[in-house]
Formats: sequence, structure tokens, C-alpha cells
Amino acid sequence: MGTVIFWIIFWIVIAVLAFCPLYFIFLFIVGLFVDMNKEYEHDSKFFRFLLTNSTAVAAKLIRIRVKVTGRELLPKDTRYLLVCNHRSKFDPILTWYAFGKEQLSFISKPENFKVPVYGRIIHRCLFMAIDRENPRNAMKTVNRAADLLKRGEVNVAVYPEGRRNYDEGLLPFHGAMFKIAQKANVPIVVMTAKGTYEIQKNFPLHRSHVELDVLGVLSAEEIKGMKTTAIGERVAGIMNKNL
Ligand SMILES: CCCCCCCCCCCCCCCC(=O)OC[C@@H](O)COP(=O)(O)O
Repeated sequence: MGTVIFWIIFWIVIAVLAFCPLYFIFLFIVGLFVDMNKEYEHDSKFFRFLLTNSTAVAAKLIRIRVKVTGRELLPKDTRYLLVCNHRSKFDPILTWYAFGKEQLSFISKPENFKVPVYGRIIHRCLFMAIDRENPRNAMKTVNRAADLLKRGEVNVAVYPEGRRNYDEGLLPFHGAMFKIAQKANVPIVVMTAKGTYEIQKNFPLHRSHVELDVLGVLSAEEIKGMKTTAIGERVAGIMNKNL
């Protein structure tokens, strides 16, 4: 009996080991059909599926368990701007994986579009590069994001801290990010991510437990006419209660 179990486990391991490189080669080939110079106007169900599904495989292999709370707070009748604290490069990856059906398109530093294979997939899924050094260029991304929301194409996600925070608490917010929701007249969904920073330390010996908590929604009416600094204070207040 032991021998049979051994061979079953053996072939499962072989299958997984063979599957990953084959899946990656498949992602590489389909990625070649993405035009990186084209600004796509519509999301792609196919590439969105590949983004979420391949991440699901990776999350299992990296032994990450994601617990989501507050999913019921997500607006159903309107698109929204999701804002979250930022501690790790795993934050966006586990967020688009845990909220696969929410069609989240992230505002990202340009370098991420150069990541092999995934740079093309996120481009096709309407992720937007932002120039963090040039406010005028950054406003172009703000307007593009507001346009995608207004047209109801996708939900947009952004880290208002602008970069990863290696300390406790929150970094100062880039207020212009909240303008996206005001321009599109949509609500702001406030979330925190916890446990992502430890993933790198845990892998491969330990399992990682990540918590994504949807904490509250600032309605479009509520934020209309508010100063972005005041919106920032509201958002920080909600996040800090859970950090
Ligand atoms: C199997 C899954 C593998 C996925 C690989 C995906 C690689 C593409 C990542 C796209 C991430 C999109 C959103 C990122 C938001 C962003 O760009 O925030 C900036 C911070 O991050 C890093 O800034 P910094 O702390 O200054 O380095």
C-alpha cells in the first residue's frame, strides 16, 4: 500500500513541477498578443482570468492563506475607488486574487509594466502607470482612472501612500488620488492589508496568513466638495483603527 501512495504523491509532484513552467510559457505566448503601445479602452475577461488564476496557483505554492472581511460592504450598484495601506509588493497581487470578480485595475509605478509576462497582462487589464516624480503627468493618470470609472469599465485601486511603508502606521497620503473618485463621482472603499510584509520571511518553511479587511465606504455624495486633505484624514482615521 505504501508503494502505491508513494507513486501517487510522486506523480502529483511531477505534474505540478511540469505544469508551472508550461503555464508560464503559455502566459508568455499569449502576452505577446498584447500591444504595449496601445491604450486599451475595454477590460479583457481572458487576461483578467489568467491574472487571477495564475496568482491563485502561486498563492497556493507560496503557502499564503488570505482571509477577507467586509466583502459585503463593496458597492454593487456603482464602480468605486479602492484605497489601501501598502506594506509589500504582495499587497496588489493578493488583492486582485482575493477580489477576482471585482475587476480591479491598479495604479502602479511604471517599473511594474516591465515585469516579464505580467507587465503585459496588467497592461491588458487596464492597470495604469503613474509618474510619481511629475505631478502634471500624474494628473493624466488621475483623469484616465476617472474616465474608466465614469464609463463603468473597471474598479480602480490605488495606494495613496505612493510607495511601500516599512514602518508602523501610515505614510502621508497623495491627496490627488482621492480626486479620482470626486472626478468620477464614485464612492471610496477603504481597506487595510495585514500580514503581507511577513510573507518573504515565512516562505518556504512557514505558511503566511494575510488579512484583507474592507472597513468602510465614503459615498460619492459625502466626498463631493470635500478637500482632498479632509478625505485623507477620514481615510487614515478608518485605516488606523484597524492597523
Ligand atoms: C504569480 C503572480 C505574479 C505577479 C507578478 C506581478 C508583477 C506586477 C505587479 C503589479 C502591481 C500593481 C500595483 C502596484 C502598486 C504600486 O506600484 O505601488 C508602488 C509600490 O508597489 C512599490 O513602490 P516602492 O515602494 O517605491 O518600490
